[in-house]
Amino acid sequence: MTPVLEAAGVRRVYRVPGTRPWRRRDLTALDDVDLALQPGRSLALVGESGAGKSTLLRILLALEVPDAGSVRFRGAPVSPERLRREVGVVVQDAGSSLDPRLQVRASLREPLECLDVDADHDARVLELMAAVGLDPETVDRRPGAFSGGQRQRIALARALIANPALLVVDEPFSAVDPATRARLVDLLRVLAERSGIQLLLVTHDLGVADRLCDDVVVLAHGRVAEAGPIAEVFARPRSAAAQDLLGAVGRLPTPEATR
Ligand SMILES: Nc1ncnc2c1ncn2[C@@H]1O[C@H](COP(=O)(O)OP(=O)(O)OP(=O)(O)O)[C@@H](O)[C@H]1O
Repeated sequence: MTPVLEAAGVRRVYRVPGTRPWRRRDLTALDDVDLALQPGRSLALVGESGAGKSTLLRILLALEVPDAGSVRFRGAPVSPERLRREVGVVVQDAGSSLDPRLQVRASLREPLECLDVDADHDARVLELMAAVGLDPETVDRRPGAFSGGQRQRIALARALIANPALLVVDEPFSAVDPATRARLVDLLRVLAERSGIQLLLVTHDLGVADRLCDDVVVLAHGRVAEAGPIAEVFARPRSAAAQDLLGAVGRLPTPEATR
């Protein structure tokens, strides 16, 4: 089966300042990275800070061009235009990046208008407010009138509103407290299951990855250290990188522990 999203041999090198301004050096952020998001499966991209997760994500989303290798979406070269309709994105701390001047209704309508989605836009906005557990009566408030967790819900609703096939979530909910995070993770899982949407999740949080994804790619120093079904990798990590990550969290939090 053709993967939904596939990276092959991706390499990215940045030119960075050295110890002296004139001593610039090359920093290999990604080297020969392969990744495949298979149809019907959700994928977590994990790795310690600096492993290359955000760089890979930017390349997967066609926001940055690799120095070598390729990215394909449903078998064809990736481009922002191709992704716009089919991919929803929740960036890190998305709740804070909502336009503070826009009422939630306008914020949620925006993707529908930009993509010219053929639907009753106001009805869809209210449907998504309810789906993410927000009171539809609050739709004419501005982001400042919501809590951090509620703003994350608005950001999630915005990413889902045009009914994407794939939801890309970068460090979701890192800015909210553990109890709110656990509720948002549950919400994301329910929404993904209900709508059949696939997730590509970038996270440090292995507990979140474990609860939301089927497969995992462990990045370390810009390379794939290990990849496979998440249950297998977490039960029997073969690479030092996966062992270190799992060791760092001790044991994965159980759903009860995070509630
Ligand atoms: N625009 C850039 N210019 C120079 N170096 C960069 C740039 N973007 C990333 N890097 C470097 O590439 C490496 C990988 O960074 P990246 O942000 O992809 O890691 P990450 O796994 O997402 O880390 P984190 O979890 O802390 O966000 C790091 O060494 C980083 O300093």
